[in-house]
Amino acid sequence: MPDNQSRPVASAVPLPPVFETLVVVGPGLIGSSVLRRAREFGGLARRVIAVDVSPEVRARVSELGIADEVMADAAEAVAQADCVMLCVPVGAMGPVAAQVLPAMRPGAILTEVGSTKVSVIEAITPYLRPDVPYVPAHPMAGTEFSGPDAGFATLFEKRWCLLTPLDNTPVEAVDAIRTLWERCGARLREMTPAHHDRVCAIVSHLPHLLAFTICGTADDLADETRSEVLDFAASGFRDFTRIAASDPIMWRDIFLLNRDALLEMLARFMEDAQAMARAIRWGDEAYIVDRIERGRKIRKSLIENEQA
Ligand SMILES: NC(=O)c1ccc[n+]([C@@H]2O[C@H](COP(=O)([O-])OP(=O)(O)OC[C@H]3O[C@@H](n4cnc5c(N)ncnc54)[C@H](O)[C@@H]3O)[C@@H](O)[C@H]2O)c1
Ligand SMILES: O=C(O)C(=O)C[C@]1(C(=O)O)C=C[C@@H](O)C=C1
Repeated sequence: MPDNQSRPVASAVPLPPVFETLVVVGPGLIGSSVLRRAREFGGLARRVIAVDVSPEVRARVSELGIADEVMADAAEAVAQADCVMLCVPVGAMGPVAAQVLPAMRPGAILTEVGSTKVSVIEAITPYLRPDVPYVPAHPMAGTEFSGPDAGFATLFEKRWCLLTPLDNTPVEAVDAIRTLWERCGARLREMTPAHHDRVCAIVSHLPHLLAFTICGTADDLADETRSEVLDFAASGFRDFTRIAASDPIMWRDIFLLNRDALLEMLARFMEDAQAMARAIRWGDEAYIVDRIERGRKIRKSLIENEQA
């Protein structure tokens, strides 16, 4: 169980909700966590509607009782909303925006939680309307699990949520989305979409790439060694396997849609890995110790910032 998956404590004084009706399109890990937060803590929206293409997901969300209404037709649902949050895989953001934007009320806010920003903004932009403010956001919180059962109301507590508003995004719309995430317990930071993509390439996308790759390398080993990997993996390898268990569609989309930043960080990483290989080959103790100490320092800072 993640550290921040504790029993929720509802706020003592009920806050007036930020929105009247919030529609969450894609109530998986992230979307269902927002719905649960709205239900268990209040202050987000008076009414929450979940929309999903999958009949199984819709049935499960209904069983869980985390939305006031569960619908299949996104256009019908969003016509009732003053905020629509897209929580679908990044590759689906453009097609879903094309479906929902024409049906949205004038003045309602469109937001999304995609893990990449430049490509998602590019995919949504052709469908934008001048009377519907769009606030791109990215909660830097998650787990290796997906689907509506994986969500929990405290997922975003003390985690960063990055906002990447466009030059013409009205400040009131940014403030409303900021308040929504603050009420989910998140810390907020604004940055440009391109900066976001470079930061996330190094802190999130490259680590996943390395985890998938190391598991693949272990799996390619001779049968005998592979079984030993499974037997003795209660070691450094185990920590890679957690994130390597993440959803293939989500990560395929992220890798392809943050291609440039990810390839840049991977090239830098490979240079640094080569330098480490060289230091090991030539017995350069100082280099090896310096690199390990830098790793320890980063871990210590994460613990101090309550992000470990
Ligand atoms: N998982 C994480 O750690 C994490 C963290 C931050 C942001 N994100 C981003 O949040 C988004 C959702 O990720 P998740 O982990 O919650 O995924 P998830 O797989 O748990 O949920 C996605 C949901 O979207 C639905 N869906 C897919 N296409 C759809 C469509 N066209 N119309 C309606 N519903 C559709 C799926 O049926 C599923 O229920 C992604 O963009 C991801 O990059 C994920
Ligand atoms: O903690 C995890 O398992 C995650 O994969 C969460 C994580 C991350 O890499 O930190 C994954 C993707 C997101 O866009 C944000 C958060």
